Amino acid sequence: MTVTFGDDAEAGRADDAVRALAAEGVPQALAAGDPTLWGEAARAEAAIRLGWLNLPLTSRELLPEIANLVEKARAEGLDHVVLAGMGGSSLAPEVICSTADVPLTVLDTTDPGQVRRALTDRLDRTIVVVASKSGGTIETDSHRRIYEKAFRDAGIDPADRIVVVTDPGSPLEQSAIEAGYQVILADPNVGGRYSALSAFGLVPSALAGADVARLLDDAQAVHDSLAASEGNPGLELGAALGQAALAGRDKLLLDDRLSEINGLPDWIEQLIAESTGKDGKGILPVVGGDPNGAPDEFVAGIGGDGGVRVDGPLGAQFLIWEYATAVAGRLLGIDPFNQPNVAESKQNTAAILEAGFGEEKPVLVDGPVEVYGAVPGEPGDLSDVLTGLLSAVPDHGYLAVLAYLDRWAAFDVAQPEDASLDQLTEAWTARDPATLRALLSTRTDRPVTFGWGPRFLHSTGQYHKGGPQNGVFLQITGAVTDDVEVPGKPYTLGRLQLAQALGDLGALAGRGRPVVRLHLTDRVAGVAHLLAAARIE
Ligand SMILES: O=P(O)(O)OC[C@H]1O[C@H](O)[C@H](O)[C@@H](O)[C@@H]1O
Repeated sequence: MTVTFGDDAEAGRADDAVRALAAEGVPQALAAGDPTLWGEAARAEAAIRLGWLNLPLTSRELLPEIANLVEKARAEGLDHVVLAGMGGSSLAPEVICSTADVPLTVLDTTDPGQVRRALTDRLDRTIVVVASKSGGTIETDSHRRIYEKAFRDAGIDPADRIVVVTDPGSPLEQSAIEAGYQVILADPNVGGRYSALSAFGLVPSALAGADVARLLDDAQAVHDSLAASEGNPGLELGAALGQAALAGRDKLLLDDRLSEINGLPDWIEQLIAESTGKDGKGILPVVGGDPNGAPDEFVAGIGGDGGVRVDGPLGAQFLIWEYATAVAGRLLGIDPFNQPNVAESKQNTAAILEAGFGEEKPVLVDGPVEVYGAVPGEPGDLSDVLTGLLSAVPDHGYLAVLAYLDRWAAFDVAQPEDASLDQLTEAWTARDPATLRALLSTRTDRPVTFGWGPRFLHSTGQYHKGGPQNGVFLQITGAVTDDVEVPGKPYTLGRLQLAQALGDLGALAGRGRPVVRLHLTDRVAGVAHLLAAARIE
């Protein structure tokens, strides 16, 4: 595992920060699990949140139980692995499985179309991992209910197909035991976003076919360096991130294009945004953006060049980024283990589901796109709305696109059998809402981020509400044509998804941030129209 720097000046600044941290005894204290490193206010939380430091060793206890589970699933022909989990309970397995090139269906959405696609795929061969540390997350609870009913309707006993990963004593542990599900308990002294090497990362990944013992071996190889003042990659990375942010370079571009690890930036995004984005401070991770030399940009290359370059296998990357985040948190003077602003949107959503949706008139309708909210400027059409939002981004600010849509819908459209990869990519890109990020970022020197809702609510959502208040927000919602009931609840997935969007909108607007919602009355035509409008300056 190595951390290297783009030039001598960068290396010198990081080295100064490393020396200062070493002089304070930070690496030894952190490796020993000292909860006082982030100040008195953070002490109680830190005291029960540092178990991740030793997961490369302690998680080995889980391997026999996991091996039995995998063997049983294989023997029963269960080869479609579905993981229901939000944020830290699914982001690591997504990277692990993508990197190992083994299929895993991740459900971290309330989009009815996306859930229905999973539900109608090989139910007879499906095993579902329901992963929730707290056991109370509404999305994961909904997925569990939906799969229980689907299994029962198909004459399958859910107890044969549902495996639960949760913390000891959670309400989910209790209900799972009552339902007869296999339960694997996670280490309660590890927070969600630091849980990659715990049962949350390992159980679904092993079921999908990844080599999780290897992951622990790779992490263990760097474990010995965690107390060192020199030759400690986590300390070097944390010092670099922290000192860059303190010097105003607080937009962290994560570039993994040359890496053999697939999708690590999405995991790092949650770790850094949720850990540092609070008290008006924080580091904004930018996934998929091109560096443009803006003064507030700092590039981290995973297996490629950047202000800082991080090379090493996935298991070691997890541990080193976690350690670096804890170090950067100390430098920034924040508590890297809490998420004080995540609950607000959840409460707003619950209130909307309870009270119902009010009537709101669009300020503008442009073809299949309705526009809601206080649009900057005097827009005549959708293109003006986008231009207005871009010009509302302040110096040092950013634009966040937040799409409460089906992440995989762009891939649904049939393509000619002889289409080349280039043609396929072009066709997908033309239908993918995420293309909006790239289109808008060519029109501004400010970072443009993209998040799928409600997935991002458990990631960058904390930063948007708790970090520096310089974001401008573009929400996208879509009409639901084929909704999914949530058994035992008065809402459908479609209603929950819209309530989540409006709940977060309320939280953002309540902070005085510009936020506009685009509602696609026809999703396919709406995305095409939106991408076309983004191309017009
Ligand atoms: O695992 P759960 O308790 O269901 O939590 C899932 C996610 O929920 C919240 O949004 C937290 O902020 C995340 O850090 C966490 O990973």
